[in-house]
Amino acid sequence: MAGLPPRPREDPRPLKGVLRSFAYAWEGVGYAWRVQRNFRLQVYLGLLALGLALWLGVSPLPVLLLIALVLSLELLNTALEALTDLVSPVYHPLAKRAKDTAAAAVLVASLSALLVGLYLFLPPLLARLGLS
Ligand SMILES: Nc1ncnc2c1ncn2[C@@H]1O[C@H](COP(=O)(O)OP(=O)(O)OP(=O)(O)O)[C@@H](O)[C@H]1O
Repeated sequence: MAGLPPRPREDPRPLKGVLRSFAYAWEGVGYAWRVQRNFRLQVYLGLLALGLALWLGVSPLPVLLLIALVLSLELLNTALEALTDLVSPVYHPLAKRAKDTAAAAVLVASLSALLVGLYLFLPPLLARLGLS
């Protein structure tokens, strides 16, 4: 199709193809950062949670996994929003279902991350503040 950028998988030089794939994926991260306020907020909250884990001596591993889960779902939600806008620029009930359900995936992951965060951080935080 005319106008398509070079396809990484069709590059005869494997390393060049892989690097091009990474570059496209990074463009996707940049796009989400620019257009999605929620994505930026989730990155800031993730960094805050990591800092808190280090300060409280909690293992950063579950925190990193939860950050990856929430950010990955937000990226998929952003992709689905763009695709929905392409397919259905005007109101359609199925477009609404698609967008609302993709957003629900982020909500479920974010609430789970919040609950796990409370479970991990609350006891050492209260101890650190001398409240337990
Ligand atoms: N083409 C459409 N047809 C029907 N409903 C739509 C359409 N586009 C958006 N909506 C409705 O508006 C809501 C917000 O859509 P929008 O594209 O503005 O997402 P957003 O506010 O950027 O979402 P998020 O908070 O996940 O970034 C959707 O969840 C959906 O309910």
